[in-house]
Amino acid sequence: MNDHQKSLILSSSSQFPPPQGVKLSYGTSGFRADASILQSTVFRVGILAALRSLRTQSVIGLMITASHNQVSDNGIKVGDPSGGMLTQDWEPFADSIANAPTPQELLQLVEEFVAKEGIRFDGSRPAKVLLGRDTRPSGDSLLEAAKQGISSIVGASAVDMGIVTTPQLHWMVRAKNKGLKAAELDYFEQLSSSYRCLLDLIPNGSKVEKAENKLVVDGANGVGSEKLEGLKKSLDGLDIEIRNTGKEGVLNEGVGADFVQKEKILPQEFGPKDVGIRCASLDGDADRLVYFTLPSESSSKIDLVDGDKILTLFAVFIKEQLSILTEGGQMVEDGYHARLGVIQTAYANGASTNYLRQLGLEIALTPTGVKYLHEKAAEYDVGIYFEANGHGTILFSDHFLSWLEAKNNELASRSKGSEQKKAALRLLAVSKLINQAVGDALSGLLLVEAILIHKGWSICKWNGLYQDLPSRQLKVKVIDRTAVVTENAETIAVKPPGIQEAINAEIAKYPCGRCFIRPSGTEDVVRVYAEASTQEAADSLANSVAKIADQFLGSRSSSSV
Ligand SMILES: CC(=O)N[C@H]1[C@@H](OP(=O)(O)O)O[C@H](CO)[C@@H](O)[C@@H]1O
Ligand SMILES: [Mg+2]
Repeated sequence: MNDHQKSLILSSSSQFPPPQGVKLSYGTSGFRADASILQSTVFRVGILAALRSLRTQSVIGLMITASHNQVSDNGIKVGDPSGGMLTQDWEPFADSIANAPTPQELLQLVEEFVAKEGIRFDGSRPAKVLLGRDTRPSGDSLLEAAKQGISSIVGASAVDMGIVTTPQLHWMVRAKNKGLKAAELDYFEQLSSSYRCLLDLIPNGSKVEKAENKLVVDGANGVGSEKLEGLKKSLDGLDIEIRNTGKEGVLNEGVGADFVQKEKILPQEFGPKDVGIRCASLDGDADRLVYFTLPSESSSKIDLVDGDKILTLFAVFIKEQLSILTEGGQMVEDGYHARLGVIQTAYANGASTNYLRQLGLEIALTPTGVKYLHEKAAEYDVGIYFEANGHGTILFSDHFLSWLEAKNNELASRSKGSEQKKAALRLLAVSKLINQAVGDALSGLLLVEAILIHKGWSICKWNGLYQDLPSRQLKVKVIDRTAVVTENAETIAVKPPGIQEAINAEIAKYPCGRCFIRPSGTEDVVRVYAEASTQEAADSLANSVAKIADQFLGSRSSSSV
């Protein structure tokens, strides 16, 4: 680093003093806090993004969003060249620069890190960062802070992609680095053409009538509703009504995927008139998707169709297509067997895991957080991952896609291959429709819709694939949540000593009981999750384990999620 570069960092960072007395952490999904204290953090993450671009010699993404949090919060996360999350190796650097108290200390940390990573400032390929933000009012000024951070690195450029969904920005970064067209219209075009392709491949046209037509979407008063409008324009015949578009209501307030999944009641603007209608909710930055339906006019309690059910629907469809392609699972001539895996976390409802196991699927469990699920899914030819809260996608390996293309060409020359050819074309269309960078509510929604039409299923038929086990989540405010250390994908607490034995003794009292605790990565709480054969039993198990957490960790109070 030359003197000019050093003085540029010193002078620009002096305009962004860090907040006093706050310790920020990159967390499960980037930095998140009240927007009023984030200027300095966003500025510094701008520097990090430019350095990451130099290190990888690729385009990097920066998204300003706090997802499903309240509107006064905001946050920032980095998208790596593949379109995925920032590599975990760089998170400690993100933490240390966010908390450096002075420009001098910040510069020192940057210099040390640049030396350690061997980052070169020779100007051969200057840094390039794509910026996106959600609809929060604080987004504009934080965007300016990010731009200042990026331009503190000599030669670096920031490209403002405007207000976009988080998955759109990740998609754009991925497309840019692959040398593909990466504008918003290209995103819409890829999603709509692959959706149409799936509909064209529906085996029996008459089935289309069997699924109810109308879909009503709760846009969480966020960016997803505007983008879904954009997508609708390129899709004739998709009957979608969008509510909670943000023109009146408040972002995430009584609306959106997080609210619907946690509260299991209707969001704002939905009511008795919606009985039996297929409904979906997006979250504030449109990377989560859940479906729901209202079974009766007399209550606002919904039947939730969560991320586990979306995963199950996708798994059933993909498995079916793979089976057609490989002639009922028999070994095909070229001897290639695609490895299909489904990835869940401990929050997946036990009934979903049982159902997937009965289908003969390989199931892997990872800790909470998309960065872990995504990494695991990438180990398979086709890896389907979902968190129960509706964040997930399907990853296709390059090797599998090349094999599919070859298979497709080979089948084109054989008349008997028509069913197989359709299966190959469907899988290729899914790989283009479903976001390969990160979970995406809009592409997920189109895939759900296409599969329901393909199978002629109503939302009730889909929801009836299996019955969720009653569950309960609680938050416990303890003195130090980091005192809880877990293993086995967070299903066992190994610290503090003795706590797991106490939890096990409680679980043993309940038929079909399952329960675990873990420290949250986004809030200062320990989370308790319990499942049992009745709702009363699940509630009681969760409450008993919350008390155990209090006893072992020192309580600040507990609340239902
Ligand atoms: C139980 C739960 O829903 N946890 C959420 C929540 O993480 P915690 O580490 O549990 O706070 O936020 C994460 C980021 O959005 C999301 O990936 C995760 O699924
Ligand atoms: Mg989100």
